[in-house]
Amino acid sequence: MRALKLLWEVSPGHVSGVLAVAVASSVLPAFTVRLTTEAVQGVADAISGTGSADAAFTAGAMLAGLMVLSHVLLTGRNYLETLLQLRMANTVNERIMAKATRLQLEHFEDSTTYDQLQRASREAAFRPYQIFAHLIGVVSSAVSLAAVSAVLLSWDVSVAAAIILAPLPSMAAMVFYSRVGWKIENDRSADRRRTTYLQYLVTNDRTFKETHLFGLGPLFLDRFRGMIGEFYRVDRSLERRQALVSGLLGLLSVGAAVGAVLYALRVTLDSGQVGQFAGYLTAITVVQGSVQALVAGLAQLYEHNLFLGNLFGFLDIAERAPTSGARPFPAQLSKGIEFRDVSFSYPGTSTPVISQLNLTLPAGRCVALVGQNGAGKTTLVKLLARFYEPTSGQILVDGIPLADYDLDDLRAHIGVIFQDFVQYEATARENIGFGRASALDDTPAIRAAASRADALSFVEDLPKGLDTQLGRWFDGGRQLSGGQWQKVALSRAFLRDAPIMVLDEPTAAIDAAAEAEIFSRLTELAGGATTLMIAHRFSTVRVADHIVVLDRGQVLEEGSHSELMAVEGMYAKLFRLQAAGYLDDVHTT
Ligand SMILES: Nc1ncnc2c1ncn2[C@@H]1O[C@H](COP(=O)(O)OP(=O)(O)OP(=O)(O)O)[C@@H](O)[C@H]1O
Repeated sequence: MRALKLLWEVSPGHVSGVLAVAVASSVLPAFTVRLTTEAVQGVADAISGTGSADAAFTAGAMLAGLMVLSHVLLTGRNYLETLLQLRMANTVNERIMAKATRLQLEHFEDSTTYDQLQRASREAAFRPYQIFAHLIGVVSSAVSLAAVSAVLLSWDVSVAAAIILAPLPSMAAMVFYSRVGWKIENDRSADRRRTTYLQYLVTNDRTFKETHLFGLGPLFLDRFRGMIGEFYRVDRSLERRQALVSGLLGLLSVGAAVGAVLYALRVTLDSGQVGQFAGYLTAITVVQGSVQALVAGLAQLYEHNLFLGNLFGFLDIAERAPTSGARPFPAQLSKGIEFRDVSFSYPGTSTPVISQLNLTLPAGRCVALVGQNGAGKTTLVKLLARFYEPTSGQILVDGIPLADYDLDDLRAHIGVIFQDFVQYEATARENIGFGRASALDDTPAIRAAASRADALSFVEDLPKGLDTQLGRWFDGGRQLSGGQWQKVALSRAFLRDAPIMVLDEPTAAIDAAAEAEIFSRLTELAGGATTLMIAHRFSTVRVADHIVVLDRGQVLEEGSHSELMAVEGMYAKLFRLQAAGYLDDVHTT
């Protein structure tokens, strides 16, 4: 029902058109039986001299008319069906994408979602339409059956019953195997994703260098072959069993039809009514065909329904959007951000990644967060953007809990560059403008943001300037260097002009001169924003007003660079370690 509702929503006009044509075509076979009977009997009467040839010609002409009509209806139906199918596939894909945009980060950090997505998108685009098509098939077969079996029933009830009931065992087998096939496909969704991932690894520029240098192509290809080979073996065994069982059971309906023909032969020899014999033969063929189509259609409907369950399963994933407050987010912070006793464990895990953390980011200042890999730095950013909620404790902005602010407004007021920032295969203008989509056409603002991140000069040197396509995936694209991409991402963050800036390893790929230039002017560049900067390079960290050392989700020490050096703790140790590396270099050159 849900699939049909979806189909109706997509295009009521096309659905009604297809239905009307289908109903019209399904009553035609009954006329064919009737006219065939009349035509053959007319011919027999004309030959034996008991009637005129006119009756035969009239019936023949009407049969010809029926054929033309049936052809016209079929063409019209194909046309309408194709359009409906296209619209349906578009709608389903669009709904899957729309749903994905409403899911939370935690969904995409969980493999179950990927399995559901894989199951939904693999079959979903064509299944709803197939449900409709098979439903029409089932209805029109049922109508044809009802109309034509009246002829058979009036003739002999037991023969009609045998023809109608004989295909049922093979239908039961089809339903059974549909379910087995569906279960096999669902159970392998993780493996299917693995094959897609292996394909991805060998088919794009981002993985090319490493996979080729490490000679991984043959290994991945072997794994891919192994997996699809295994899929094939399992599918073949299923198809074999299915063909054997339904083939054997199908013999029952062949037997019933043969019996009916022999019976009709016997009866006609006694009655001498040749026309009736022709009518019976047509009726037997139509009834047998309709029953088989009905049975196969019902089994298919069952299978489509199972697969559609996957689509609806995905569309029904609880979205768990964090509750949004009503308070507008301040354009400029007056007090700052405070993490108060914040603890957090990722969903499905019990180990706290953040433990009773207390941390203040004063308004308009730049706080640097340092700490070993896995200390919880990026996790703090995810909490600040409300991608996750703290397990306990609170995050306050200007003294007000984060959850009280309007969620979209909160996110609109955070300018961010993530460690794994996105390289959009789009123009330079879009790459920067996506930071504030409303400013996509605001060239002066985009240029200003690019200039703040030291990206303007190389962007201007591109063949079409800001309108040059970046990356190599689309026509005319220009590839940037790693550091240039990072500068573009930094421009995107600057374009936002947000009261909170989050810079997670913002200059990891940027050359030393540009980095020094950016950081010497960071306060000016951040435009008075409250800035949280995550960095491993201490040259970067030094410029911060306040430095916080995070260790296993807790603040280990904090203060200014000189204060932290004075306490001779972890910061001082790490700083000296890095500095010594640089000094060694100085001595050797
Ligand atoms: N989605 C997740 N589910 C479960 N655990 C996670 C998830 N994301 C991160 N973690 C774990 O949380 C801990 C903190 O990770 P986080 O990314 O915050 O570290 P980080 O300090 O930013 O590290 P790095 O310096 O390497 O970027 C790590 O132990 C990591 O394995």
